[in-house]
Amino acid sequence: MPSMAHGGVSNSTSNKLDSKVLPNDSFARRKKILQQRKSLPIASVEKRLVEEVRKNDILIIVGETGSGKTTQLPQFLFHGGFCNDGKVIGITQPRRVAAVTVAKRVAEECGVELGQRVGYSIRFDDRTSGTTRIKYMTDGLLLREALLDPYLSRYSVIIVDEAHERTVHTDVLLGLLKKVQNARSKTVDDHSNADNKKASNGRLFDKENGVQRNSSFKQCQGRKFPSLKLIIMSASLDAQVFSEYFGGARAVHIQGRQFPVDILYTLYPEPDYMDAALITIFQIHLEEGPGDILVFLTGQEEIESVERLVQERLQQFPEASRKLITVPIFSSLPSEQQMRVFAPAASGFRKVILATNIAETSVTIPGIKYVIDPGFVKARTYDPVKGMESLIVVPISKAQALQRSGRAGREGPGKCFRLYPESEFEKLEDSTKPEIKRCNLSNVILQLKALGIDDIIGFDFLEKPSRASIIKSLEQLFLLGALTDDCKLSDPVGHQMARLPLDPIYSKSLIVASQFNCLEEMLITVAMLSVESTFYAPREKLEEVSVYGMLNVEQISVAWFFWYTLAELLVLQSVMDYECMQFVEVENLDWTACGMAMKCFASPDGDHLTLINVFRRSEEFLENRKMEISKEKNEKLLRKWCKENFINSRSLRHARDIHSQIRGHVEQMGLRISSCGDEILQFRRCLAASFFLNAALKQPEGTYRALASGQAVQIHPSSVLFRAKPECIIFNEMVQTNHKYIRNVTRIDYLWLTELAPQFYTMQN
Ligand SMILES: Nc1ncnc2c1ncn2[C@@H]1O[C@H](COP(=O)(O)OP(=O)(O)OP(=O)(O)O)[C@@H](O)[C@H]1O
Repeated sequence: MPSMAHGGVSNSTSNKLDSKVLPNDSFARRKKILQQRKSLPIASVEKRLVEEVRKNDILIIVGETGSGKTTQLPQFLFHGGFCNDGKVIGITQPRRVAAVTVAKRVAEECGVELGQRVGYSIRFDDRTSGTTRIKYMTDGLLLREALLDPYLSRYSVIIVDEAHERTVHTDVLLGLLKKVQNARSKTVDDHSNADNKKASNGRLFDKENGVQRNSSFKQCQGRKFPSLKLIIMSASLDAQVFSEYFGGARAVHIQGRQFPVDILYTLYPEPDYMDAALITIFQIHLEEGPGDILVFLTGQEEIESVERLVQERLQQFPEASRKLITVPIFSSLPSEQQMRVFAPAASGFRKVILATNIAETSVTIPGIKYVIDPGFVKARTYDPVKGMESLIVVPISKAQALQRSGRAGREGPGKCFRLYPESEFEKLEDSTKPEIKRCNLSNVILQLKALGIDDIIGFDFLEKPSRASIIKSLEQLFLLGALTDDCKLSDPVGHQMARLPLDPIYSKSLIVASQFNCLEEMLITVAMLSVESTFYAPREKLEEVSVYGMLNVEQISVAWFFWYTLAELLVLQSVMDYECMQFVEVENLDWTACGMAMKCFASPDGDHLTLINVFRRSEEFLENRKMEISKEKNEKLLRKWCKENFINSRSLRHARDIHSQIRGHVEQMGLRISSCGDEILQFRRCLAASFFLNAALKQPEGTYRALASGQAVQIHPSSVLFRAKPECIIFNEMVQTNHKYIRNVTRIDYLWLTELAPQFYTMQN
């Protein structure tokens, strides 16, 4: 059995995925696909559906998971003539992975090359061409398209799929599409009036029927666009809410599902859902028939932890029972690695996919017969009074449970193991609370402003976010310089910020950095801050300690001593149990190695420079080898380097991807990219100028006060400044456990705040 790589799956996993099995055009496969399509519940109502779309400008479609909505409806509409005159059918998905994989499947079903008639477009990856007529994309991408083409003039139909997820992008998109649809029907009306009056020349509408590059709706009037068909779709939708929002729009239900899914519940609540998931994986592996397993967990850390535990437990089985491989999928995993879950396991192996809710909707993962659903998800929450956003683990909704179970039973009968009693299921909320009601709205508002929609409070949201939340976000944007005194997008800063696909505070930091001559450093910082867990935390060791019953959660987080040597740990005896310390002393030389390894990247100025050090050292490492070996070998060497240095190789790789993508954006925008070299002070001043909204001041008792919100916070033990406790700091993240911790911290001078952010600090503090 291979040894486990730090922070990742064992390298041998890829050998057990059969990369040779790719879609091919063989006659038998095409025939099989055709048969599959014919047997889908939606197939029998093709004509009726096309007719409904023809008759109704807005249609709500509710149909069981796997009934064929996402893959088939666009094809029906294509054949129904909705792409005549070169028009496009757009289908939005809340997630990138769904947009990509469904597009691939539909291209295969149509027997065309991906990117021709069928394509997809997601941030930083566009597989469409002039001939694309069925286009899958993320909802966020369509919003960005509307910036360039406010009438979405290329589209004859837009299908908003998985609308039940109520992501912030879906909700804003619905409001926008309503506006676009009205505006387009108005141009048609205008056109017919004009036709009556000016039948002799009709010139008013003859020209410029193409892409309109103006962000104001009013300025588009006088152009001619055919009406836009809008379809809202999901398996678990409260059709009533959507219908009312669209003025009594018609809703149709597609009956029936292709294969049954047995739902099993536990008898009692499970105290530790990760452990319960682990037990269930092995129960299925040992007792159930062939078929792959899909397990829903809440995040990267949990996934990597379960991955390691599965590998460890497998060692206890006889050779013949070890044919189980784990494959992770979460949003910060690079796309190619995400796609590995779709490759079949090698013959005789069972695949266990460990996924976040990224695999919850729309996707079909071939081979999945069993779903394990612990019933939790990591969700955003936002406190508009304090202006703080955080991620917390919460129970899923019934709609999510339904979607999860729907990932089985797509190619044959399936089973879903819910790791909670049926009585608990009954207590779940029917649907997920809309994200727009629990997130910071700065990004959304910036985009709406860029679309020329200035009255945010008056915007026709499906469900209005709270007034306090809108006002707080407007205030933040104003303080960041994105808005003028009269709340319009500022020029050039606001417009530049809206162009960058980042949170406004990060977009602004790049603009500020170009003025401070340290954009090189800020690009790395933003990329590294965009990924979870750069350092590999030996969590299973922490778990072992807690299993021995000697640590509570508080102590575990203290024990998360990236920066402690063994000697220092012993000093911690006052906060940690003595026996536990002995355990640590004997068992955890590794931890000390980990702490020491990480110390070589540590900057006394804080975490931002520490992250830059990690990134640059990895670059240097690769640079030294570039001349010698292939890219593939370089990647392998980099993984080894990461392992030795306790770096999470997946996270680093993702950060490198993001870095090159954002670099491309700022180059396009013409921002000056230069490095401040050894002028660290310059960079710290730039951090203060960028993140002044997240500054904190030390209090006499050693804790901190966040200046913007007034909250009492503490530096997280994983920070390099955990012990140094400088007087004044900026931070990038707040995590709530027993305490409010701040992470990614750098020391600054308090006086810089009044000098560099007078718009906030002279007013408030
Ligand atoms: N990549 C794929 N490989 C194999 N079969 C697939 C694939 N994609 C779709 N299918 C088949 O097509 C069926 C319909 O999928 P589709 O995504 O259109 O359903 P849906 O009604 O949109 O489901 P959901 O509401 O879960 O998104 C699946 O149940 C499966 O049998």
